[in-house]
Amino acid sequence: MDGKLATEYSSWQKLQQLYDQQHEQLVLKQLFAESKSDRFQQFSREYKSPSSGDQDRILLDFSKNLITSEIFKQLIALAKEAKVEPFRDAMFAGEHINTSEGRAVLHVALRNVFASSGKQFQIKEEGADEVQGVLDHIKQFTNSVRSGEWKGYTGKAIDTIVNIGIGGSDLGPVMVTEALKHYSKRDLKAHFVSNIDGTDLAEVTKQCNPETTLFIVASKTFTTQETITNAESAREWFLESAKDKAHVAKHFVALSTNTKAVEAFGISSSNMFKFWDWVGGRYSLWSAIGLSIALVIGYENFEQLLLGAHEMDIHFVETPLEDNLPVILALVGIWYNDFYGAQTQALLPYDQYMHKFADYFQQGDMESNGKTVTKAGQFVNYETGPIIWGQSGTNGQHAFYQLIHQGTKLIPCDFLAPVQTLNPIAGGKHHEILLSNFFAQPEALAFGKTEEQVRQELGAEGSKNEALVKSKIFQGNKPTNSIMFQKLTPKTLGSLIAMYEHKIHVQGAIWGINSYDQMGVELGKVLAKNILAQLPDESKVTGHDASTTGLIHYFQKNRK
Ligand SMILES: O=P(O)(O)OC[C@H]1O[C@H](O)[C@@H](O)[C@@H](O)[C@@H]1O
Repeated sequence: MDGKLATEYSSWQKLQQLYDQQHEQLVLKQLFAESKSDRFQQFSREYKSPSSGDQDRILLDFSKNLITSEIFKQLIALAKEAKVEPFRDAMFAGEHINTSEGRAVLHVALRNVFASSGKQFQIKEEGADEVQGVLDHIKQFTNSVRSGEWKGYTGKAIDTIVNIGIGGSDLGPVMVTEALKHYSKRDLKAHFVSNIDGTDLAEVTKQCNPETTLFIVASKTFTTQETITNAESAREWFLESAKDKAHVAKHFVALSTNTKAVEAFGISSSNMFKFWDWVGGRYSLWSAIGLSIALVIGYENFEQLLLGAHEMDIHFVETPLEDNLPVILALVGIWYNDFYGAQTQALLPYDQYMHKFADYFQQGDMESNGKTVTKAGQFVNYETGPIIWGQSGTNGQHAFYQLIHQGTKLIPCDFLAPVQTLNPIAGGKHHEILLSNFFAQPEALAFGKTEEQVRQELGAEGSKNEALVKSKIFQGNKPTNSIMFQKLTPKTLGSLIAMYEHKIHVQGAIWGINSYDQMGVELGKVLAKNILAQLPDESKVTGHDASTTGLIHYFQKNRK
């Protein structure tokens, strides 16, 4: 992180040599055989919440990775050489590490509100001292809506909330309200409208009663075309029934950094929940953007989510690199991404509540680290951010695991699962089956099935079919992390999210890129604006290539 390309670090070069010399001998079966049971001891770490200990603990087993202690040491040396620690401290101190936009990166300040946790970071940045005030506003508003005290324009309590937002103003609230559904107020329905496709809003309003619906317009900039258009159409839909514009105040609130635009929309500043430009969209669920989360799960649970994240922040700052969960995940990820040439990384939570976890981190990781230029302005000569994807287990097993097991691509996977389920139905049978799959899949991926085993199974007769024998071989040696947490509590979820946030931070630091801007989303937006103005009239369609012109003309000819 001092203007160097990652390939210039001597530790990187050493890792390249280790890879070149050793990767053919890095076979999990042998690595485990050589180290006996020590390998689990050697390559697993347990994190415990300082405030609730065993209740909220996370085990990271990274022993099923293609690493040795020499490689692990060298990866740690890379983190040191890339100055991961001072860069981390710079973020927590409020330095403007988002250099292209000249901003601090302080989602950690949003959860730095627990004097009793034993540690508060000293963060000096404009607005950092306003965090508690906004949380108080969220608390008071949340309590008044959930208790029924907040009334709609006909005097009825709110029973439905609709969050209108996109990207970071949608994905976090969606993921967390799903993940913490167990803790939700069941008689308060929550919908999320993100897509500009009118279908999204239309299908939601069909399920809403204007007298009892609260719209939450969530947009950091309050200029995002999709969100503002959806909010305007929602207001129109609402006014068809409410008639009087004065009623908007009871049914529309805004979450934003842009007070002027919120007021211009017709939402009074008393119904606005503020945040600051140092909160990146994809790191904003901890801010006012989390209002829908607080409404669904209650303020106390929202606070626990923040506490869990804050405690992971403390772990990230205070734990030596070799025991530091986000750092380990980041380094192991770099080993595959940059030396093995893996293109993707799968997130596979064996917890149905977490079915949106991978979707959430698609933005979290890919918008952060999908970059080609370093902060010093050089093009990288190595791979940066991985493609993130995944689905909840066991659904993924029946959809795409075939390719992970026997396809031609290397796909490092993170398996996540709770020790205890929140729904121990049928005497806990479901959870035992779920977890047996959670244990079996990484085992199968790592150790596979040999030709000898297949032949033995098929017998002499069956083994004559060579193609069949080959098709049943599992090469194995596919790397995985296994992450077990005690139970999906708000606090543990906060810790897990923060763990992956910091993993992304560490990887960005090593690659020397700015993980906190998102220039790559701009070009398409500008072009769409230009095209929108040309859509009414065929003769206006100019300045495009033949394909784009042809497509627009096709639409214009056939739209009626
Ligand atoms: O909250 P906003 O300002 O509406 O932005 C919504 C989204 O817009 C763009 O796609 C990006 O900048 C995202 O990071 C952001 O989350």
